[in-house]
Amino acid sequence: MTSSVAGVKRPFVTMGFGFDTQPSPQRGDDSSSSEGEHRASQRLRRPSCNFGDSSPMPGARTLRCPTLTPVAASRQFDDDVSLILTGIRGAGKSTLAVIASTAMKRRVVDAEKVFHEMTGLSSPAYKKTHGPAEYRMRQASILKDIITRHSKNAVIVCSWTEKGIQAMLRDISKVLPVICIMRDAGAIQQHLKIWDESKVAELVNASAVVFRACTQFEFFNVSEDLPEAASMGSLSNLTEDNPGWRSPTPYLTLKRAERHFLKFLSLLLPRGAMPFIESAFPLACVPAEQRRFTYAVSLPLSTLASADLEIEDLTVGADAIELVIDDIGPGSLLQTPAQLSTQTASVVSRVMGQIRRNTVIPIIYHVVFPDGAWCHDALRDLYLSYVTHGLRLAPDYFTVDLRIDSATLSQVGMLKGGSKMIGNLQWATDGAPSWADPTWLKYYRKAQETSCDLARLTREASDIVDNFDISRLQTAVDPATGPRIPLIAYNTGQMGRTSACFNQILTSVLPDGWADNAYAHLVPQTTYVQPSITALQATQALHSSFVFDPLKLYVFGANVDYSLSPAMHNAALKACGIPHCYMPHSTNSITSLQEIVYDPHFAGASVGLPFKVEVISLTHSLSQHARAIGAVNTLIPVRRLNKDGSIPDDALLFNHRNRAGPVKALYGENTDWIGIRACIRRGLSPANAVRDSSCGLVIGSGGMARAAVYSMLQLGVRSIVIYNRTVANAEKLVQHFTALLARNDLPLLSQGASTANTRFHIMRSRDEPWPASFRNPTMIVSCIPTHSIGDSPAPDFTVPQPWLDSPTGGVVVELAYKTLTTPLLEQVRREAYKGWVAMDGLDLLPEQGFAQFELFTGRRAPRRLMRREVFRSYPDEKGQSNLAELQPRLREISEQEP
Ligand SMILES: O=C1C[C@@](O)(C(=O)O)C[C@@H](O)[C@@H]1O
Repeated sequence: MTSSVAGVKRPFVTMGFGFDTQPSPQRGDDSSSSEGEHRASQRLRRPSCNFGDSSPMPGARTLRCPTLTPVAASRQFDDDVSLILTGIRGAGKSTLAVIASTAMKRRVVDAEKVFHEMTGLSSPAYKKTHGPAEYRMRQASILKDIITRHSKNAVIVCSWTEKGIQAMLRDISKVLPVICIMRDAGAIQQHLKIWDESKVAELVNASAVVFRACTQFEFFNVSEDLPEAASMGSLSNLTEDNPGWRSPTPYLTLKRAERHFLKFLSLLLPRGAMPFIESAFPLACVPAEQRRFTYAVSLPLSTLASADLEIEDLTVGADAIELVIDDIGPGSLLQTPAQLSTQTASVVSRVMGQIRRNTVIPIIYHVVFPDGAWCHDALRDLYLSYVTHGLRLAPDYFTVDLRIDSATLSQVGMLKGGSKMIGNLQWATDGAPSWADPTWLKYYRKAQETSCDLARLTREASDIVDNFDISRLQTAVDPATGPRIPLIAYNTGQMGRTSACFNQILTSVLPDGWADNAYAHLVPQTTYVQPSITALQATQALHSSFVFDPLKLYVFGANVDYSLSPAMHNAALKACGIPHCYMPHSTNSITSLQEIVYDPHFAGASVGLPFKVEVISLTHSLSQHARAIGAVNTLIPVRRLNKDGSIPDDALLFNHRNRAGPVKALYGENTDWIGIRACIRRGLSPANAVRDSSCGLVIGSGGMARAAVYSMLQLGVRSIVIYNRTVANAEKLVQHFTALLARNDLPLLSQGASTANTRFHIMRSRDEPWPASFRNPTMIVSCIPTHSIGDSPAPDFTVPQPWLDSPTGGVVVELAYKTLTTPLLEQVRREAYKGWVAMDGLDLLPEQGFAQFELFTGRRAPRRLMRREVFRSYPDEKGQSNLAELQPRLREISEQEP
């Protein structure tokens, strides 16, 4: 089978540890297993290295390799490799296939449709007519043919459950990603219209067993709980007479599923294989282990599985979420056999799906293996089955216990694919050796040698001095041989809090507030070592111990007294425990800024109108994006230059945040385009997902219009129409981008745009008919003033009605927020019933501010909190808070940029 799959390179046989349906194979009992599989299974049965034997660790008996079921499965793929989606009916395979095919520009091949085309019958009808044997043969030959012909650039959907097909999928998973799509029983029940709940649960369970046995990945398709406003606002409720204040959310309900699934796929496929999902956020581009003082908020499975928690609110100040699988304990031995049950595996998959759907920060999958449990082979095997189940879910990071023998660790390492492996040793019992003891260095080396990407060593502090001893391990690790992997090391427990605060990489922290007793009921009393600090406390500790300094931030502009940026950024700073202060600074000339930007306490500034282009003269270096756009809205002080005098790259820039000192240079960035792109994406329904034929309209030709054109190019839009009252300025804007495209000089996050495939058109007047060779626009960004400036009155701008003729509607973004009732926004709201979505300056301000916050502080922006603050501080005409009216909007924002 494998060899019949054309054109797929780099097949590599790795090991999987079956836990579900497959009995442990005896040698030679599977006639179909390949030579590679056989050798691999032999390797797994070899006695382990005896590292554990000599170690004084708890449970230090030889942790020999368990009896593992080898399933050959590839985890390294080419960019264009086809995906196979399988799973029970109603799980959402077809919808997800369309989402993936649109985003990746691939074809969807539905096996059942092909069957129908080739035989003239549906598969059940064929079975009835020709009998089961003939039916099975036909299915198998059709699937084989599909895989042979579509091994590249396709999304293949196959729901067939015949044994032969399952065996075939298992084989195919050696070279192609085969993904099992799971869903909650309620959604399946609705789809299949079976009213007996226990029957559905049984069916879901049984199908999980079957599909897990033949796939190497698993995606839990979380059902959406629409907010009240959205669920009530069905499309039929929205009419011309009743357009609603906001646009119809039902158009957008698939948005989160879209981001969730594309994010999942991006973790399976090589970097860059998923066009337009690449993050533009500065911190997302630098892994947490390369930054200083990063935190992983620790959330136990037992809590998440039972409580309905707002994930986004729990992660304020965190760089990652650590899903702690706290299931294994002495009670696990009561189950016979001690193995991960299908139901528990499904709970893990569901919780992982819910986390990923609600956050964009990386996920660490951590299975706790309690110390005492090492005495039991069955529990150790259970531990491994939890780990390998986690790998099916493609976590960003996962931990493996370093007490496992090296051979098994290396085997797990072969399964890791794109997930980063953290070699973990948590010494939770009394009598842990001191940090100076060579044991720790040995375990660090073991992590290095077994292809771990990081090592995490923690021990319970028994004395306050333990906190200071860690430097000994750090010093010992530095000259260690082999590739230097990042080391996470600190003491746990109340007495270890100092070292937890000063650990630099991915310290496990409690969610904010959970350190108080009021939340004790949410924290399980299990064997898992609960973190003893929150991210807020850790950041405050860094400031109160003078590692960091309180600094000053600004928004500069001609008149920024009304700006909501100070309220938004100050709220975020406070929530993260950063004592900086963000202030408005209105001025008529940028020369007056010199003194401020060279103040040793300057931490950065947002730049408003009219200085976005002029301010470039103050900078020494620009980001690629700011250079391409030719405008800057963010200034960052640089305090340390490279030896050659150049500006350090992003990772180093972040590591030098939050400290006062002489400013040596200024770096300019543009985050307006990130905000505009986010608003377009948030408002664009999957029906309007960007295709080669999609068209965007930009109104205006200034710095913001350039950012708008740039964000459209980053989204893959190939046809862009410009409308500006002064045609000569529109021409200049088009010349600017045409020249960049010709020089191949656009820092596009995804490949593709060129002069050959990108077209611009300038509308010379509103009366001009829409150009015949351009589709009607589905995204419109208006970058002209909405209020009077000096003596010029606000242009009462609306678009000619035919420009809104797109049959699937679209999104209109208006950049300003001084008033939210502009003629254009009102016009678009009246068109809501046709699928038009209006985004205003209150949507844009936080979206461009998130990236700024990251640049200013080196910390992830608390996004929901910043959005809430913008709505909270927006005054209505009488200067009063408008929160009550704006609150529903906040609830509806569930989509986040990657
Ligand atoms: O254009 C704007 C608005 C802004 O200047 C403000 O007034 O808050 C802040 C800037 O970052 C942004 O680019």
